[in-house]
Amino acid sequence: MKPKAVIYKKIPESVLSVIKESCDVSYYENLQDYSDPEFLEDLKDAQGLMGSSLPITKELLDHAPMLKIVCNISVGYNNFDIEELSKRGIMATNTPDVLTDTTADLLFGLILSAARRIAELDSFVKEGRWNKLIGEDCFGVDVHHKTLGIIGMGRIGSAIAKRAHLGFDMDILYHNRTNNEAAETLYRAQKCELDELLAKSDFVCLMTPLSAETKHLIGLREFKQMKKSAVFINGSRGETVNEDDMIEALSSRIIAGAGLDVYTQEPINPDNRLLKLKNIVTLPHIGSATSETRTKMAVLAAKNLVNGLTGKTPPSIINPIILHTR
Ligand SMILES: NC(=O)C1=CN([C@@H]2O[C@H](COP(=O)(O)OP(=O)(O)OC[C@H]3O[C@@H](n4cnc5c(N)ncnc54)[C@H](OP(=O)(O)O)[C@@H]3O)[C@@H](O)[C@H]2O)C=CC1
Ligand SMILES: O=CC(=O)O
Repeated sequence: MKPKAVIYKKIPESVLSVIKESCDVSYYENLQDYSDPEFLEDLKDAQGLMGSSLPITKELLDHAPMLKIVCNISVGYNNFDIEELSKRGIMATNTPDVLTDTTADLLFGLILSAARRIAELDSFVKEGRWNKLIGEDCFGVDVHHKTLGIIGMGRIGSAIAKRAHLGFDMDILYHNRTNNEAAETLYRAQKCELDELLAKSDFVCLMTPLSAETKHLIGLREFKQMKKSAVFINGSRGETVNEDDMIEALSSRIIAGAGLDVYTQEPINPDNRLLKLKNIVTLPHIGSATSETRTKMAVLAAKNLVNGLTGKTPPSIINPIILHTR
């Protein structure tokens, strides 16, 4: 008998077919309500679970006593209770690397858009407000030859540094807990304490995972340390920033602007005060959202799932200790 897998996110047909060769699949293309009784019933004999965003909590795991593996179709896995998964001997996997360049492209797009006011001035033209030669009211600030501070110089942070150094002649500062020697050699990135990075950077880009340590890493104290002209970019998770403090920093011009792909609540409430601010560029969490990359992520997640359910090692396991204890 094939193992049963529950998939709760839309994936390409071709990837679904590959999974079906090894597993019996219950497929929810667009699961909105995780307390859906049919979904919870399905979990009872599921051995594999694959999708994204769903908080994998102790309560959810109690509905899935047969589970062997949970596969996130994303690199960030702050939605997983890893300790609980490991305690129960359940493998957890994510999708690193395949989305790195795509996400870095988007983050660089946010930097450019915030600095050169691309989104705002697109509306200016489309709304018929361009009725004389442009003046200072349409000026932005340069990106090239400025200083970019990257908090979280990992895979994506390094790919942003590559674009900044090779394409835009920027100076790179970074803050990590450990050294990133490759970034230091390849992009002349200099490691520094968070306070120094904040004080010296023209653009501050946050790219750490969300963890107990990084929750509200950036708040009013940190915004006050940034230059008045600084542009803050968040591509990590909304909760790495204190959103109320960010609204205050932007509305009282403690910093000049921001480019955001992630928010404390997603989708963001349309009444959120952030959306009333003129000096921000907002995107709906689309870092990895290209057809090519989303397909690669689904392929990798499927490989994790099938390997995990057929006794092979999943290529991107987060809690490898499980492999030795099962
Ligand atoms: N907006 C979007 O659509 C996307 C968002 N993401 C987000 O980006 C995150 C990063 O992805 P990726 O680059 O692949 O991950 P990596 O693990 O490669 O990089 C994370 C970096 O953060 C650093 N870091 C971790 N904790 C801290 C801390 N407490 N203080 C300072 N630095 C820290 C790590 O270095 P060290 O361990 O030395 O501290 C590491 O360099 C994901 O977890 C996800 O949340 C990812 C993809 C798309
Ligand atoms: O936010 C996306 C991810 O892959 O993590």
